Amino acid sequence: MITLRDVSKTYHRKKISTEALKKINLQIEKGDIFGVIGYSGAGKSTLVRLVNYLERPTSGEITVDGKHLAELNPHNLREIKKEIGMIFQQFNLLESKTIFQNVAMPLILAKTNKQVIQERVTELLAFVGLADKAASYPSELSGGQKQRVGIARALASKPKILLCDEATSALDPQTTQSILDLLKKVNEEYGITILLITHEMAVIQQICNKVAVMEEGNIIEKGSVVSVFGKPKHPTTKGFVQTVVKNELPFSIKTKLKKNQQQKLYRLDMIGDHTMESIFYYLFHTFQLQVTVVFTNMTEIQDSVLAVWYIQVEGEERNKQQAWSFLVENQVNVEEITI
Ligand SMILES: Nc1ncnc2c1ncn2[C@@H]1O[C@H](COP(=O)(O)OP(=O)(O)OP(=O)(O)O)[C@@H](O)[C@H]1O
Repeated sequence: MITLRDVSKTYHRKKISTEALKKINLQIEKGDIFGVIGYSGAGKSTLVRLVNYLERPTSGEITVDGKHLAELNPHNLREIKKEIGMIFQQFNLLESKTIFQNVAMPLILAKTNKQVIQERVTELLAFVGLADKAASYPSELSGGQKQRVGIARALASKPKILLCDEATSALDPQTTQSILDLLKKVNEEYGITILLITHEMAVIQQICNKVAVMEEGNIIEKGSVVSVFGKPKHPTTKGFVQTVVKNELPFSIKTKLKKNQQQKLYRLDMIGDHTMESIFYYLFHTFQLQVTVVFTNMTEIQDSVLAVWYIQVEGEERNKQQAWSFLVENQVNVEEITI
């Protein structure tokens, strides 16, 4: 649905050049909720502005719905832009217009028939749960309600893609959750592909199926949310993942273990539906190993569970080696940990 090939963007200001994007390659498929995460200055907003063609790349190629943006004439560019809706951190509503008029604005600008506008806006306000706010003004709404209006307005011209630029960053956690639920509904019920940028991994965890991590204009890691959360490779990705997946050994437990270091410590990592009981059953009955669980954590990502166990094991060394091979064969990663 959206493809970026070797896309670079360099800004020149007062003899200073900033390489905001450096040969970015990205493929966003139809139906994805694709999250781009990175710290401030990583290049996320630049990426979104290029996809929306508010700015042009310095080099490289962007295609949206199979069309090369650089090759489109102004008319076709306007047409493709209608396929892209956008919502913003600060909502960008017109304060002097009612909620109905705000949502209707893209349709009024496109000179849509009044009856069609009436029906479409009424349907959208009901969809975002604001049917009773049509005559209100933005100043009478909460942040979460304003973002709902932003979403309804973005959907007015029936886009195929929705770009979300830090759409929940100004909202409290509970409101964030309700807006993310609404975005998921937009994706599922209207089949709209979503490209979302954020600096919060919890947002990616809750609704995205794919993620790209950006740093200093580069994409340093990308993949399915489950694989990136389960096996982050780059230190920056690990830092982001640790904000939601609490799989590191807590400090207090480390301190206790340091004082009593007779036994080796092992970390077991797994993604999926293994249950603790079955694994410990095998370790005990098949390999005659006595297991003490020191710490465990489970995190739900989409429909999967990431699980980590820190264990100490008593038994024959030979049996341990056989047990670890058995676990690895069953997609359980085993690592000896030094504290
Ligand atoms: N119009 C511009 N002129 C000059 N430099 C710019 C411009 N827009 C962005 N930059 C620079 O490009 C780099 C990437 O900025 P960008 O806004 O894309 O990052 P970001 O990841 O979205 O960060 P934030 O979350 O803080 O917005 C930064 O160094 C920024 O200063």
